[in-house]
Amino acid sequence: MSIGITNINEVPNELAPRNNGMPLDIEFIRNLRVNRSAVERRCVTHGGRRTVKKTHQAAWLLKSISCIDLTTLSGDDTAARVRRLCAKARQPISSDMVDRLGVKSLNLQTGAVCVFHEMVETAVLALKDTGIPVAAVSTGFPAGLTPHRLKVMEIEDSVAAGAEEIDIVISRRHVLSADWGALYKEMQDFRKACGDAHVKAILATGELGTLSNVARASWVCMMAGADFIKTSTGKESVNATLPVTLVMLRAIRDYYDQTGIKIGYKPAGGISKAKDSVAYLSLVKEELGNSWLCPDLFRFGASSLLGDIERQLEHHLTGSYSSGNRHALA
Ligand SMILES: O=C[C@H](O)COP(=O)(O)O
Repeated sequence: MSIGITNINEVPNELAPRNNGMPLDIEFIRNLRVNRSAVERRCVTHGGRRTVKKTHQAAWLLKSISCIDLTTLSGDDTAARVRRLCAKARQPISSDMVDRLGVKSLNLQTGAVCVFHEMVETAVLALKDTGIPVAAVSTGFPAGLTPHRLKVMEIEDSVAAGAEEIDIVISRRHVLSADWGALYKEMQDFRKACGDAHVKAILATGELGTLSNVARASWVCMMAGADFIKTSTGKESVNATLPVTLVMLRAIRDYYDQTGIKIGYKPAGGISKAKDSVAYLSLVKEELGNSWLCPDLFRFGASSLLGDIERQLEHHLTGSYSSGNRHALA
């Protein structure tokens, strides 16, 4: 059976220019406002309206897999666990399932593997010759309360160890005290320390108080050169949500309208159901269009999403669900 997808690994944006940022416009940032009830109304019906079935559902789920930053960020991480995760990133679903879906030619892989600095070298070695980048969380992840000088050094160390993507956490206090200049400078320093590595700015939206602050922090980070904006560390009490996603996607859309530069988006934290991944992808499609639905511009930060996607694909093929532990990760 073929489910008729040919563009999972297509990279239409690979020649697109990188975001070099722009001068900080503090008046513009101060004047940004988000109407929370309008955002919530737009999101509340989104999942229900966008139910996809059968081969279309399988196609969206394969797209989801190709956009996962397969993540382990635990205090008890070991090299063995990271190597298992990397093996999963190289071959996210069984070869039998690949054959039955008729998608061998896609060379399905996850978007990246995301780990703490101490695990970067292990992951880089395990992913050698696959083209799968290693992302390192950095800058005192998750709270971001280590000294700035050490944050910059941490980025430089992870880049030297082979990380091609750096997921930095912003200082939430700069947002909560409306110190936009400090946030802009911090982000500029992080971007500079990354060099050629792409930088994802984690806003920790669950700690920013308001959706207006989410919009303001998104804009300041983009103005300072972020390649991606990311919702959460996965360690806040509230992580990725659809309303926060809508606000961040609209900031990305407006930044693109002003600059012609496409910023990537990464919802992260608590996304563990295949159905939820489709809701996020379809919101991106509606707000930004198909060109954003590729690993260059969209990622899920997720540690357990892949297992549920495998279960749903198995259901698609066999009509029955396997138990969750058959698709355990790490
Ligand atoms: O950036 C990725 C997140 O830490 C993953 O969160 P999760 O474990 O809730 O999927």
